[in-house]
Amino acid sequence: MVKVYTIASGKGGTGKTTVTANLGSMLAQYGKRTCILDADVGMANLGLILGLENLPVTLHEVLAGKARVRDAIYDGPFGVKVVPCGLSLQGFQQSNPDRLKDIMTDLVSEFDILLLDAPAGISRDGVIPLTIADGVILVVNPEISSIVDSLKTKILTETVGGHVEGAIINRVAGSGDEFNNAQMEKLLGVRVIGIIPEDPNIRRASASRQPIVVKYPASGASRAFKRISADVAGIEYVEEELPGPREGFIDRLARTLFRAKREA
Ligand SMILES: Nc1ncnc2c1ncn2[C@@H]1O[C@H](COP(=O)(O)OP(=O)(O)OP(=O)(O)O)[C@@H](O)[C@H]1O
Repeated sequence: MVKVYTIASGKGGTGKTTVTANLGSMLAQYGKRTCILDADVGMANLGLILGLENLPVTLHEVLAGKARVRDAIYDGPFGVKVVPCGLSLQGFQQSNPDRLKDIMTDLVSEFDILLLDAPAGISRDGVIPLTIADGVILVVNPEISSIVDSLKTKILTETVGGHVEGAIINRVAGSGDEFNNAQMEKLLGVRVIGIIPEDPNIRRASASRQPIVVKYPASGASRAFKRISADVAGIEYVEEELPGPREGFIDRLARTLFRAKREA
């Protein structure tokens, strides 16, 4: 049975696109037939961070009724399928967000999991993705304005008949180990699915048009994404052994000198 998740937030820039790209890639890596769709039709950038640009057919054409969704599906990392959105203002103006539900119906037989990257805010194109998902996943930053906006999005989701599955807390300072999950769950009134640390490798990976889980798999945020993806996929997560620090020139020289002294 397919599961449709909408990745949402109250205010913009909390990390929805980053979460969609990385969670989608890891779910595919864990063997789930996964498709990620850029439902942020006005400010699309899922395609941008995955190196999928200048495409002949995107969600814009599909929402305008000019193409079928099958023709807008492209290959992403680890076998995840991607339906990106175009960048033009004209494409946005011609899009009809009401068609999104029919598009999802066309995809349900082919996938185990569909992830929708929702726009920020409560405009019409923002509300539809909240209503058509089995579960909304809120991406929240650990700061008061983001928490308050997420609460508003939770209330809005429930008001329009949707269901909030849980929250991912993104951009937590340090390793995230010190973070108080229970307190955040109390504030938001939903389960905290996972915590992603602030990680400069996320920007570096985006600049090279790859998700961090592909470009820097041992980085702190990648390990968090793997844990969260296993949770969403319903499989047990086993922490991988990290390679030790590489031996530097000084270490090698010291070892050679000690050996030479011992043998002398
Ligand atoms: N854990 C993190 N550590 C460091 N930088 C991050 C992290 N998560 C996201 N970012 C950076 O924050 C910026 C916003 O992220 P992203 O585009 O995923 O947010 P968004 O919620 O999709 O934004 P919008 O609402 O504008 O669509 C990007 O530059 C991204 O690289």
